[in-house]
Amino acid sequence: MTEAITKAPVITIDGPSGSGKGTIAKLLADKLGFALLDSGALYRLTALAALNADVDLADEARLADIAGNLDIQFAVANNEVSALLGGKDVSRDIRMERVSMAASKVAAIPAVRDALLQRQRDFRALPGLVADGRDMGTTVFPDAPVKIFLTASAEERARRRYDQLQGRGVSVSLRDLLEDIRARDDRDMNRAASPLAPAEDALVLDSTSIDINGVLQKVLELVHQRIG
Ligand SMILES: Nc1ncnc2c1ncn2[C@@H]1O[C@H](COP(=O)(O)OP(=O)(O)O)[C@@H](O)[C@H]1O
Ligand SMILES: Nc1ccn([C@H]2C[C@H](O)[C@@H](COP(=O)(O)OP(=O)(O)O)O2)c(=O)n1
Repeated sequence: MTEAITKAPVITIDGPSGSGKGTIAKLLADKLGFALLDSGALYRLTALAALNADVDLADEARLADIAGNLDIQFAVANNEVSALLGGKDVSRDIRMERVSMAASKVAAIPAVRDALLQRQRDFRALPGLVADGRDMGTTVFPDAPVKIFLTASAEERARRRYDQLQGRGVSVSLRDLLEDIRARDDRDMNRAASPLAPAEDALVLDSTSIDINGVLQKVLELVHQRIG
């Protein structure tokens, strides 16, 4: 890796499901002309590949092997990023609730996390990277100059996810979504390997009652302070 690439600035956005990480990361990357890493998509693609191959979600060695050998690509068209697995567009499939739940399970396996670590770091390139996930600021890019930890109440996050799924024509119950969110929060925060937690030097932003533009402005303030 060249010196210049090593120094490309990274903005990390971590937080629980539905806190707005993906939305803010995309707006920020567009505004700054930075590359974008949706690290959750890597865990989701690992989970989908495992489900497709009928792999037991307790078989850690096979899951790590799948994570280490994922045949994936990210393609950008009409300002939307699609995820391809084995050449097939699976952008919708990886957002299904059963894949979300499986992703949270495979993400708790240290060997899976290790297998995906370098792939995530390889996204770092000039002029900079916006990386969203759970451990971007703590484990993957600990030297990032800007770290945000975005949160919101579980009820608000479930409501946002409900509206998002309704908008896509997917019918779900708000109560089930809230239960799923709580189960995933619990697993993501309490696992031993890179648990969901703010980095010591992260700005913690509670977006429960701040709209998307309000959050973006706060994040941009910090970006301008730290990296100009
Ligand atoms: N501050 C906010 N206020 C209201 N809705 C929001 C806010 N941030 C995000 N959303 C909406 O909530 C949903 C989930 O956001 P998303 O960015 O996918 O969250 P995450 O990536 O953290 O899971 C999206 O429909 C998004 O438009
Ligand atoms: N850096 C990351 C990113 C995601 N994960 C795990 C935790 C989540 O339950 C799944 C899916 O993450 P994703 O960010 O796509 O999920 P949400 O959009 O926030 O619902 O992967 C992780 O452990 N570490």
